[in-house]
Amino acid sequence: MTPLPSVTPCDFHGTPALRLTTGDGASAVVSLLGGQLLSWVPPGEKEQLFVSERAVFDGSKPIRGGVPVCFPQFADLGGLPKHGLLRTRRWEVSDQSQHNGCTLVSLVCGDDAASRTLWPHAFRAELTVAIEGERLDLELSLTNPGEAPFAFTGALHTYLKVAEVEEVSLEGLYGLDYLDKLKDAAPTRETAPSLVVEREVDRIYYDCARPLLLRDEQHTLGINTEGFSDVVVWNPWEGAEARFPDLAAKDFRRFLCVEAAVARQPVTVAPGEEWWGRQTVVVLS
Ligand SMILES: O=P(O)(O)OC[C@H]1O[C@@H](O)[C@H](O)[C@@H](O)[C@@H]1O
Repeated sequence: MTPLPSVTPCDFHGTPALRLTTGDGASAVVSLLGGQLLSWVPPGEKEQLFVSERAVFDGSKPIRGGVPVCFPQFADLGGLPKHGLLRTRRWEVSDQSQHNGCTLVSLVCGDDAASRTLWPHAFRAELTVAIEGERLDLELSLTNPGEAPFAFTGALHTYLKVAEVEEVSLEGLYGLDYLDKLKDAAPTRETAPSLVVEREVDRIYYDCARPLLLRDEQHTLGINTEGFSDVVVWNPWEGAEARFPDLAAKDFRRFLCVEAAVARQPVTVAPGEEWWGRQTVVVLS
């Protein structure tokens, strides 16, 4: 029987979430905690997102996996908590619809007294998750309803699930300048035709305007971004469980983070203005 497209409330490891389905059998789950996509299964495919079995879902720390939304600070590029303020915040549903084979839901999160004590700005963050056939779109809009400009860095911190991280390759980064966060050094140029993960990787690739291809033995994903200037590639490698207690020992093998990011150059949003960015992931084969 053909499933009906829908957006329905559900419970994901005890956290309130929404389950999206399309008529052709795609599904996704997005958590209200963090506005975080936690599952994406295209029609006839396996789960595409990694979520750690040790992930914590009670809001005491960010959920390890899926697509955390990092704003207004990427990683430790400033004095705010790592990756900003939104990962443990409760988001609200602002829109949902199903039409022409696409199911989407939008979630919003704004400033409050707690956020303003850390970061004295009014903001409205809206994440739209849309699934259609083999395609996932994540759109992030950041509006400044306040009276002073704000500057931000951030990311859609996408944990792509892989069968074995050492056997995947990421193509499309050749020739780009990148900052290797593991070295105290100036940016360098990528000279490898594809990135293969054989050790810890934590890199910010600058000005990445082209599609990337993530290939493993079973399938190929196309990854495209708009609005986000940079791409971050992260895998914590062996021993990660000592630094990240919400990862199990072998989990580093099961994911590669390919993040749509604003990291090199903060973006300024003037009062009344909006910034917008998108990450699209498509199963190509
Ligand atoms: O443990 P967190 O806060 O989710 O961050 C995970 C990683 O996120 C990546 O985006 C950063 O480049 C890494 O430096 C960081 O360690």
